[in-house]
Amino acid sequence: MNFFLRFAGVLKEVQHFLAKLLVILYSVIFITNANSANNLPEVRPVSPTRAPLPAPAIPDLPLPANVPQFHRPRHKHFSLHGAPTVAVAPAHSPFHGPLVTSGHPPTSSSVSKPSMKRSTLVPPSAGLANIAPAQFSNGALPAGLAQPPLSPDSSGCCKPDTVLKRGSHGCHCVYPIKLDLLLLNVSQNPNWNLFLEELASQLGLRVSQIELINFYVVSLSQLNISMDITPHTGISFSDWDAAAINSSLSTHKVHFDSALVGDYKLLNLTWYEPPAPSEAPIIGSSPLKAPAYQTSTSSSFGASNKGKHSKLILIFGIGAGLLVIAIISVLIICSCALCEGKNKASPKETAKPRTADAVPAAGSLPHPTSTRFLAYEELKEATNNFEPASVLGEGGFGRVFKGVLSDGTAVAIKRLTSGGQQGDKEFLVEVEMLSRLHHRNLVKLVGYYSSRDSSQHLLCYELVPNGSLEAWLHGK
Ligand SMILES: Nc1ncnc2c1ncn2[C@@H]1O[C@H](COP(=O)(O)OP(=O)(O)OP(=O)(O)O)[C@@H](O)[C@H]1O
Repeated sequence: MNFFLRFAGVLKEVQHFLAKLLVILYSVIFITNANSANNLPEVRPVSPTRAPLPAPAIPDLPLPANVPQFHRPRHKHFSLHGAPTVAVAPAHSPFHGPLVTSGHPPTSSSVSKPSMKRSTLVPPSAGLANIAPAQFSNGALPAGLAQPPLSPDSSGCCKPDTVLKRGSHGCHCVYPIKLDLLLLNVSQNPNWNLFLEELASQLGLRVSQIELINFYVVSLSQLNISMDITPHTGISFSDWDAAAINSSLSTHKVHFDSALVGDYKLLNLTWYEPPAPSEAPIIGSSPLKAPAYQTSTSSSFGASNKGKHSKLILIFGIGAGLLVIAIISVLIICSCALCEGKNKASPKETAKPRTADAVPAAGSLPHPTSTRFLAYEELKEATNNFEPASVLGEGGFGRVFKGVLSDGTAVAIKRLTSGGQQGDKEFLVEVEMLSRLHHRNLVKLVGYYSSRDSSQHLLCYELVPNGSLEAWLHGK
């Protein structure tokens, strides 16, 4: 019974273990899927996802004023507000115009060289009149509004998605973070160098890392500016750095001197990074024909799918391995429990001879452990070889002899007549019973002798002196 209870306990533990294993497995699958879906670091505390404004579709508007976005074109597109986004990687030279965040692919005009020629762009829809660009050309800037210092055009030596690193020698191209900000309440004659310094210092960057590549006049005091932020070291920003910049801007941790800019809105943030090592571009190589954007994207998605598959295979492999380990553990635990049960059952079996059912078929009978087993020779000696002179009386089962054991104990030895195999059994039961009974009015059993071979069964009691009660009452 105990064994089965223990076995049930083991099964319960195994069940718990398997349940935990499944939970862990599901967690791993969930986390991996989540990571592959986002591929972003944890730093996104107050993401624009919580922006109350919905993301409208803005046809042909280069820089929609109310749609902050955070793209990661080389990987899964990531939109913090969940709005449908389009990869906005410039399909041509990285010094092309501002990024387009609508559902339309970049048009030829939108990827034109940064300049005030942007006045040729299509005006925004009527629904966006509040941010409708004033369509200023270079020569039609509002009076007194200073033009931001745009970076000069590069030679176009860089591959798509990369920009020339400022201050570098030769054609040193890096993967930038492209940033579009809507500046509000811009002062009439802002010190753009100071603006860049403030922006850089609050984003933890150097001024040399930020390049203004385009601006777009929205109204007298509002400017859309596009800038490239290049990594100080390496060829691209890490997940952490990109998320930190995005977080700082989207949560308005960056504050400008009100004498320069009153406020700002993060319109778009696109983070570029190199493709997988197998398809890594050779930075600084001679200009090659830029591949079509779609091709680039689809290949990166192919790699992403491949990575996903390998992750899934890895997860299932780990799961299967854990399952096998769990099954083996269960088997080991069960076999151990069985062994333990058998070992514990053995002593019980050895104790069985105390009961009537446990009498062996041949040889000497097992001795009850509750009383002494006396040697036949000793009993024989004690009764002087069972001489008739030592007979005390005779009962229903045989004669009773008076004797003295080797240790001097006076005893009455009852010699039973043989009762066959059944008699052996009954005798042993009797011995077991008698040896356990203790009362002042009961004669104490000193020991016994039993042999199936010789069919000898003897009980040895302590001697009650002075003869029998019957003799005293009725005389001999
Ligand atoms: N421990 C003893 N000390 C002294 N005499 C004993 C003792 N046991 C038995 N006797 C004597 O042996 C006689 C026979 O005893 P035994 O127990 O064999 O038979 P019983 O009790 O008389 O009858 P039954 O066999 O039906 O039980 C008794 O009458 C008694 O005189």
